[in-house]
Formats: sequence, C-alpha cells, structure tokens
Amino acid sequence: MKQARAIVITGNGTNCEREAAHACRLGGFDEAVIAHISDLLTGNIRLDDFHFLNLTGGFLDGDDLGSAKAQANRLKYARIEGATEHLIDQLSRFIADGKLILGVCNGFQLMVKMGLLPALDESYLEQSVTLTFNDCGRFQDRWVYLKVDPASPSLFTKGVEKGLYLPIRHGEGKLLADSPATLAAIEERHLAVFKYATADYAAASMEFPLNPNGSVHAIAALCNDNGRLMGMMPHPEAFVHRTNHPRWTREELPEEGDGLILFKNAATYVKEKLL
Ligand SMILES: NC(=O)CC[C@H](N)C(=O)O
Repeated sequence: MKQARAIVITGNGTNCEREAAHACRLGGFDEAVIAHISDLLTGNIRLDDFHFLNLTGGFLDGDDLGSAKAQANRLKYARIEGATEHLIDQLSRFIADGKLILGVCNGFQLMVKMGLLPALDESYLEQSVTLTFNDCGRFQDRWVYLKVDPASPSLFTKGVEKGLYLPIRHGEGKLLADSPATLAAIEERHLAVFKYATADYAAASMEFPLNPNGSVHAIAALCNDNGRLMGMMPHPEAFVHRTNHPRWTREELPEEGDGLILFKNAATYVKEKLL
C-alpha cells in the first residue's frame, strides 16, 4: 500500500518538530519522520521519499544574522556529501513534483529568506519579502485571531470558514515587502492567506496586540500561486486538540483544535493527488 509520508526537518535550533510530526499523524499522514538536517546533507535521508515537507519553528542558529538567514544559505548552497547534487536540487525537484511545503514561524522566516515565498516569478530563489523585528521591539507570546482569505489558492485552508485562533511566539514576525508592487501582487493574487484580525474575524487589524508585530497589511501567512507552499507565523501544530487552548477548562470547545484542519487538508491532498 502506498503511504502518505511527511518529513519534519530538525537541528540547528528548531524546537517544534515533535508537535509538527504529531499534527501530521493526527491529520492523516501514515508516517511523519523527524529528520536532522545533517541526515539530509549526508544523503542518508532524501526529500524525494516524502510528500509533505514541514519547516518548523524554533531558533535556527540562535537567530544570528536575523532569524533563519544562516539556514536559508545552508539550504541554498550546501552540497550533499559524496554526491554531485546540492540539497536545493532535491528541494526544487520536490516543488516541481507538486509536493507540499508548510513553514511555521522560524520555518516561514526560512521560506521567505530563501525566496520560496511568495515566489511571485516562480523562481523560488529570489527573496522579495522579509520577516523582521516586531514593532513593539519585544518577543511576543500570545494567541491571535487570523482572518482567512477565502479566495486564496492555498490548499491547506479548504473548509476554514472565518478564520483560526492560534498561538504565536516570535521576535521577528513583522512582514515587509521589497516594494509596493510586491505587496500589490500579493494582494491581487490573494497570496496573503491569513491576516491578523479582530476577535470576530470580521476585519484585519493593525492594532497591537491583535496584530502582534506590525506586519504590513496585517499579513500573518503567505502561499504561492498554486497553493501548495504555505508559510505562517502562528503555530497550527500547537492547537490540534481542545486541551491546547488556554481556556479549555472554562469554555465548551470542539474536540479538534483550530490548527488541525491545515494538516488534514495536506493529508487529503497527498492521498488524492500524489499517491
Ligand atoms: N517560535 C519561533 O519559531 C520563533 C522564530 C524566531 N526565533 C523569532 O523569534 O522570531
């Protein structure tokens, strides 16, 4: 039987790999492998053997040079030991094969710094936006309301009605674009999947703390044009069951946490389209 296989990359400072792997399994993946980056660089583990790549949260390289910057260079330029191939060749093939990537927090920072998102020209290697220091100048650890764009091409958000309530924990979550044209293209193509919003999900918000970092246009997540690549600052893997919710003992909540739907949609897509 063919298996839906997810991989979660760890090492150099990630800290959400177990939660991400758990969310993948709960969402319907047959297997979720936590792979140290060095196993990819020695060629022991190959991206080709998986359908869903998770770039997860943490403090890659201690946020030195700016969050995820060093890892972005590592992934772009590192050669696989004893092979003629670079890791980026495997990653490019992964994308070309129509497979899925989800970057969360440090993983989202990594995706934008590599150029994987928003990938307006589909080169996947030209950086056009960044995630930088929160306007408040401090690390933020709180829950936020995320209004979904129902017109976004993201395959991860199918069935999300108004939005999601999820935790954030970051110091560098303010999204900035390199030009007004980039920002306009993101809006025109509906690539801003989620925006920080009011508690009823009715309107995007620039007000702190609803918008915890001052992101332009309140952008909290981006996808690419075909919707198979997505990155977001909030942590969907941290709310997959009602007991993850801060008020679960005081409120009547559904069994399933808001973040699980993203992993369920990924698993469904893989099973329907990639197996
Ligand atoms: N939780 C995270 O992934 C944090 C990302 C990064 N270290 C930051 O502080 O912005």
